[in-house]
Amino acid sequence: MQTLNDPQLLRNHSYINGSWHASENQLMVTNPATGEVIAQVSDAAVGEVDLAVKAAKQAMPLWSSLAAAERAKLMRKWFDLIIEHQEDLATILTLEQGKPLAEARGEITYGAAYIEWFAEEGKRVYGDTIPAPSSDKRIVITKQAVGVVASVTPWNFPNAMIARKAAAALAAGCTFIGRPASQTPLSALAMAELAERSGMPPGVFNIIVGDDARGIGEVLTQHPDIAKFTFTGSTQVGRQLIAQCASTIKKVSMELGGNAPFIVFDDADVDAAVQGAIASKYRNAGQTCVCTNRIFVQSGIAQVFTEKYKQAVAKLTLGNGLTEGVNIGPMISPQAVANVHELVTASVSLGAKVVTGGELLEAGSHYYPPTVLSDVTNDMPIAQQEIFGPVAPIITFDSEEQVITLANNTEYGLAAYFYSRDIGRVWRVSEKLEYGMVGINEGIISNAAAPFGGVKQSGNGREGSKYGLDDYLELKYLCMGGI
Ligand SMILES: NC(=O)C1=CN([C@@H]2O[C@H](COP(=O)(O)OP(=O)(O)OC[C@H]3O[C@@H](n4cnc5c(N)ncnc54)[C@H](OP(=O)(O)O)[C@@H]3O)[C@@H](O)[C@H]2O)C=CC1
Ligand SMILES: O=C(O)[C@H](O)CS(=O)(=O)O
Repeated sequence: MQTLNDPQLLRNHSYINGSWHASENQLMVTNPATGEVIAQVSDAAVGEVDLAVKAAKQAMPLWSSLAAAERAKLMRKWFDLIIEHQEDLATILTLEQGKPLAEARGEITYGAAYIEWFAEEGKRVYGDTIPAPSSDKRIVITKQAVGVVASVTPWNFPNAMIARKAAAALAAGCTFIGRPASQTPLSALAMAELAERSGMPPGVFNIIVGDDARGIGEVLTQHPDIAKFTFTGSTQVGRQLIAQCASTIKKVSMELGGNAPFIVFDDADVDAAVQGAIASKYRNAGQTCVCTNRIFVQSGIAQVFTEKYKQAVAKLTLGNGLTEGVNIGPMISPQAVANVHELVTASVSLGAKVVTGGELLEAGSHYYPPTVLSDVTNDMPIAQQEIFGPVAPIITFDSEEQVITLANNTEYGLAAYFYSRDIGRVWRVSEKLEYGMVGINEGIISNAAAPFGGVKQSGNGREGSKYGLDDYLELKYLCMGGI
């Protein structure tokens, strides 16, 4: 393991009720860049999940009754500790997930920004008074914490996805149980170590690590003492988890898959569009739900855009994320590489052309070269499926109406992007794109101040922004009579 300034951040047991909980079995955490085992972590059995639920339930009265300003002080301390230990947290993240260190540093800052944001938002949970229908009554609306929150998060942002959920939950007065992806538990456990150092009371923030995703998920989605379930991951798994939550009518929020169009109109600044598309496509080796998944270029500028884009891709460096200057790290697994390559070869067999990349490196490699395909059509597998890898399909189009129809022709509705300098077009296209988030002349749109989330099969609910607390609060209507 890379030398850490604070080796205490490397934890290897679940964090439950303010203590480190060893389990009988272990799971291995490997470095996707090298395949080496970097840690052995307690593998909690399904039966141990109940310990976390009990702890979170017991901590609810204390935590939810604290003044929001008191919760904010502890969250601010947690934020300060995360920023203080950013370099170690980024190193741990790159070692277990693979992204370049510069991106990992960015993820730590991004995740911490949600903690800072919601520490303040928690102090602005306003209620309402409503004029009563009769003079002998008064109507007051208050907002209270929903209760114990359970979360399941993916491997691609092992810090920020937990921070984005836990920050809103804690600020609202809820207690939190996080179950990170089994490939990347170390970042979550390091967050727990710093939560403990911040003075967070036992049971308020719990992290349960276990390889039995399905079994643990069944407890978290069906336990009567869990009021809310929040998930980030694939649409396929999200559907199943929503169904599992039905038995106890939990509040549910889902951040699921995407198929982002990136549209370049002929009135765009082509150089800006190239940079925006590079940033949006190859971030985290293309393994984010908001990565550009299809690049639509208007026919008049298709050749110049494709040439400029190819030149920009040629400047990207593939390698171990710990190596300074590397822009694209390994993918999470050889299977992920195989899945992406299958989409490429299937689309090439249907007429797509490889502009650059598109070849498998050595057998079993976690690496896939940044790839560009041209002559792609919207019905090809590479355009219809979420790539979740460093492949950019370029599709040409003629008219605005045509590209909006093509862009919307997907079950997903998370993020979309387009470049145009025509103000009328900006309004028309923004309103017609069926997506929860739209980048206009911008390829990177995620930040704590904005409501992150999708429509259609990309999920429901919003994370971040002033809207992000709503999912963790219940409205209470007080009707006072006999006035
Ligand atoms: N909208 C968004 O913000 C995001 C969406 N995604 C989407 O997720 C996909 C890729 O991420 P990936 O991690 O493979 O997605 P998965 O949906 O396979 O996994 C996400 C998380 O769910 C867990 N999980 C898997 N199956 C179950 C189950 N039956 N019950 C309970 N938990 C389960 C996984 O555990 P384990 O890994 O241990 O098996 C992991 O922690 C892509 O479609 C991507 O778009 C990813 C990140 C963000
Ligand atoms: O998991 C993801 O893909 C994230 O939601 C993308 S982002 O919020 O980091 O942009």
